[in-house]
Amino acid sequence: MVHENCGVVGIFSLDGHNVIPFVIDSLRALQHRGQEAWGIAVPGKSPFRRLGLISSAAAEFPTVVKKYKSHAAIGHVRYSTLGKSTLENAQPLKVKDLCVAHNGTIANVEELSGMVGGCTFTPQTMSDTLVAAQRLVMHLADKEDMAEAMHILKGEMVGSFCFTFLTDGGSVYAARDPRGFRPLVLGHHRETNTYMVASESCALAAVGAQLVRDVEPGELVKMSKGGISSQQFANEKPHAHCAFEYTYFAHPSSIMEGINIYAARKRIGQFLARKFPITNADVVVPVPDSARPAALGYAQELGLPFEEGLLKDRYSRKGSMRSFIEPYQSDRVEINKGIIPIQEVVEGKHVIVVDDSIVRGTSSAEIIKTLRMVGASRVSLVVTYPPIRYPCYAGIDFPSQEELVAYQHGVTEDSNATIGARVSQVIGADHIAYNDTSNLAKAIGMPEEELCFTCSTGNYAPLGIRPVFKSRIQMKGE
Ligand SMILES: O=P(O)(O)OC[C@H]1O[C@H](OP(=O)(O)OP(=O)(O)O)[C@H](O)[C@@H]1O
Ligand SMILES: NC(=O)CC[C@H](N)C(=O)O
Ligand code: SF4
Ligand SMILES: [Mg+2]
Repeated sequence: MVHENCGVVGIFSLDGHNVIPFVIDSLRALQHRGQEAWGIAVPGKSPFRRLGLISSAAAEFPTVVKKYKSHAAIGHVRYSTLGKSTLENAQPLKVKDLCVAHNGTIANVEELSGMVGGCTFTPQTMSDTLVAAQRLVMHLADKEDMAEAMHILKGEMVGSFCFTFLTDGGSVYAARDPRGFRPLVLGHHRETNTYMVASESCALAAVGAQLVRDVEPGELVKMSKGGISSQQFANEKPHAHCAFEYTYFAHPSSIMEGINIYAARKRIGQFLARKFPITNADVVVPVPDSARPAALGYAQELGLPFEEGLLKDRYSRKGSMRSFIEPYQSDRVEINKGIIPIQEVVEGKHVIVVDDSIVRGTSSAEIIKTLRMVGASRVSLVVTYPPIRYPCYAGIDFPSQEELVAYQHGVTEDSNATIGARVSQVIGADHIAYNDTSNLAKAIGMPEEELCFTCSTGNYAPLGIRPVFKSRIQMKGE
């Protein structure tokens, strides 16, 4: 499906402990945010970077822990949005004496590259992160102050960012964009007096650190020998927290803006059951894995049986991975083909399938085919995210309209019911019930105006642009 979000961490131990084991464990806890590449940076060295899952490099961990021993480090798991999925584009990147890890997308990267002497961005040769890092280093050479440099840089960029930075001098910084599109939290590990920032609180929990708070939109946090300090480099309202994090991207155990993701997803299912009560069905089945809490909430609210009628194939090469964040369609299809139905649960039944999103439609088309093959008599699809009809330029990898199934079959219609009827023909469902933005915001527990819903509404005000949409090949070079 669409690719989205990387994961970042930044760690500093005030008591001088080697933080590399923490970096590895926290990145593993963020693996759901990026499966393509990962890396670690410590002061004074070239970053360590590898392609693939962190677990694939387990044999190297003991050497990495010794060789990169440091009380200050940053780390990254990558889900590519701009720039090919190559080792060269893996992060952290190093420009002069600054290492950078980035979650987000700099949508005006071509324009920004024009401000960096001798740099012409093409998705084949570099990532948006590299261009932003080069521009930041230019501002730092001029201003010598990170908050001032970030203030100028954010004014030049369109898009989203949660950055972690590491200087060769040994300071760790974290910066979150002023709208707060992507998540970022601050934590503390008492026993080792270690501060850390991470994309999600599940990364803190993985190393036994406590969640202190969210990093504020527009905030710059500095961790160094002198302790921890914070400055606002920008203030913008309203915030635009990505609603897609709450339905799909984030880990269920994480807490974002004070909201636990599992509880939010269950509530989303309950609210959907009140909006679309399909009471004549026999069973509610989640699309594994991210829709499971929502399906449970839906079933409980209506008193319908909840069953695991579809299982991800944990034992095949790619079976347990996320399909949407894979960079290539063939891998997305392979992962979804690996979803195994339990015939006894669905045969001869009217099945309500709950999923969190239909983006390209890869997943739902495969799953409905599978359910029909094992004898489901009727398939109603309940979707926790509203129809996605507009490209995301803020960190999720659907940069063109052409790849969005709801655009291809309904962009001129403004009613979710009409789009549902059209998309159900394409993916082979008997019925699709799509959520709407207001119901979703209420279930998440946040004011609608504080959430980003651009990919559903086409309102690009949070990014301050009126884009002219381009094709995927123009955007990504692929
Ligand atoms: O319409 P599509 O383009 O197929 O994208 C949407 C699907 O992809 C995601 O699942 P994914 O396989 O990434 O993993 P998960 O649910 O196991 O986290 C999401 O939960 C939907 O099922
Ligand atoms: N998903 C992300 O946040 C990606 C970060 C950056 N845009 C890259 O492609 O490497
Ligand atoms: S456009 Fe959609 S996917 Fe992108 S940040 Fe906004 S809500 Fe998230
Ligand atoms: Mg899924």
